[in-house]
Amino acid sequence: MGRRAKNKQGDPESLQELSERPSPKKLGKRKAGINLPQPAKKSKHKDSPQSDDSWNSAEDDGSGGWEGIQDEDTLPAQTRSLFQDSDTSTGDTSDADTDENEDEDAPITASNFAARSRALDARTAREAQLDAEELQMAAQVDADEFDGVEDMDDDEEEVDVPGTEDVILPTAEERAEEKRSGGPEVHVVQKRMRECVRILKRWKASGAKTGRARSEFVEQLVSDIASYYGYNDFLTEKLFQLFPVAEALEFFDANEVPRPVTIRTNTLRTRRRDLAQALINRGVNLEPIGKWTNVGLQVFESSIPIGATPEYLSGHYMLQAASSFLPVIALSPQPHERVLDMASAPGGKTTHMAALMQNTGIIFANDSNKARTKSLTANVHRLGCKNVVVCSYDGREFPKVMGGFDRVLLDAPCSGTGVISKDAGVKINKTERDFALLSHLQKQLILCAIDSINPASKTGGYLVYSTCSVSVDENEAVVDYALRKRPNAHLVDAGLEFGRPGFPSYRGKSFHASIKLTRRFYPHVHNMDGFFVAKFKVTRRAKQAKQDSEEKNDILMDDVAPEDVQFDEREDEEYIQEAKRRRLKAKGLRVLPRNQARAAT
Ligand SMILES: C[S@@+](CC[C@H](N)C(=O)[O-])C[C@H]1O[C@@H](n2cnc3c(N)ncnc32)[C@H](O)[C@@H]1O
Repeated sequence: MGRRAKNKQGDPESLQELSERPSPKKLGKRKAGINLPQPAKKSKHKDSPQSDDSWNSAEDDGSGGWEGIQDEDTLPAQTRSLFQDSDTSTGDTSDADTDENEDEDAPITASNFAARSRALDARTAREAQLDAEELQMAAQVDADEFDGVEDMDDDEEEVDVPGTEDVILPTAEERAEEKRSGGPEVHVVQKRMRECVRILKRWKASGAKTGRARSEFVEQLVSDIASYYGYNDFLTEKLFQLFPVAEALEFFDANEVPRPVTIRTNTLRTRRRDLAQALINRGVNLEPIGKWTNVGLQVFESSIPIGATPEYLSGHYMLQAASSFLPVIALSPQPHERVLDMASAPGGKTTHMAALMQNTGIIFANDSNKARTKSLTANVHRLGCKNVVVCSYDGREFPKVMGGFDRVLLDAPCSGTGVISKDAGVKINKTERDFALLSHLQKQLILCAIDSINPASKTGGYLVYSTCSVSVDENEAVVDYALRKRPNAHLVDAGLEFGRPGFPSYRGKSFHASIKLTRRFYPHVHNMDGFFVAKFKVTRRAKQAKQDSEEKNDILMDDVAPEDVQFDEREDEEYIQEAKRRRLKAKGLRVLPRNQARAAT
């Protein structure tokens, strides 16, 4: 929990909650019983992907959506209404009134589910509104100061900053003393953070009136964020710098709230509507995630553990964060292709790819961590993926191990700054050195990933690079490095409907102009884990292309078709033997010198 400030009851409080957000704990109580995410909160950000009309979804695969999956007339009535009801978005009031009168104590059934869900949402929203008003009064905050400000740093409006004369910025010594004594009272920190934000967002207009330097307010705010949310100072500053001042607070706040529980339908075993119906029958409250995916479902409530249903055990779905769908959607592997998942355990994305490839072609699911390949293998079996080969090499050994892939996914090892709500340890255990080491490893891996692609692939030639981190050194800096080192690779549109463009420049460093084609996803904007996705198209190297065309002219050789790019079995054998040697040595066993071993075979 770090040094996070506490309120009188010892509960962590959110600054945003004070001004606008219902406490997740309260929501949890209202929606009885289980491990609950918030129902997708309507984001005030326009690029939020969670759309209320996803029930109406025409789907995104061009195959006709629900209608393409199953004739709606063959569906049970309640499932039909679940997947077609357009009133959920328009808030039809007559319906809402009826929903309110639903017997709350009656068990949830498929027939009353939709109405109960709407009633709960309506009541939650109303209570949240009341809570917010009460809290606002108690804290004597003018919440309007915080709401709806897009880029507060650039606000040029000539507005007086109320109460600037009251702002007390402690000296560096006083701050150190505060820290030593376990941090100031939570209400002191909250008030100070609010005041710093209010002043900073109008700095150009009236900062001078404070008689203090802007950097003093920034320093104080960063220090208070660190103590309030329990981050180390280094990471607080690193994350703070990614956003305008007030948005940074939204980001830190969002990391305190769990993301929605989501599942991905395994289309190798079932269809989404059939899965939804089966889970509804078991008392699960769910709905499609959004129009951008035709396999995702968001689970609001369940009377049974969602990771232990018969459907789960028989591989009808994968418990998977919505953000994890994105790299695979971007990669878009095709049936019959040869694909490498370079860092694949525990296999969420591998199994998604297997489904998109309809169990054809071949996926090499690699992970350097042998122990983690066990859960990968288990998932591959549970989900019925028959086109997957699991292997365990350091990704940097590719393409020597094997190459010539139509597509490669590099879901790189990263700092996890996008998934702090799942792993709060990141707040305190990530140092500057970690980011430097990770960035270095990612740069090595991405070059190997590019070199593993067959540039002559007739159907592909693509690499997707992704991380669950929001830091620039693990994302734009890595992509920029790859573009500079491999002129035969260039960025293409990732084909994702939402997400913010990558940073074209950051803290004085400019990146390749095409970096805007990469996509960033944030918890406070998209209500999903922080994520980064970049898609490359790999072509032949200029030198290689020249050589190829010369050879072609000389011997009139045809272009090598992707199917013709075969393994060199002898070369594979060498690698297998070498890996065996290393494993034996790691176990402390004696191995024959290489030349003797070769002679023996
Ligand atoms: C973000 S996780 C992958 C998650 C996976 N793609 C999924 O969807 O389930 C990163 C993985 O990279 C693996 N890894 C770390 N260093 C590696 C390396 N040098 N080569 C290959 N894999 C590596 C880790 O063991 C970890 O499983």
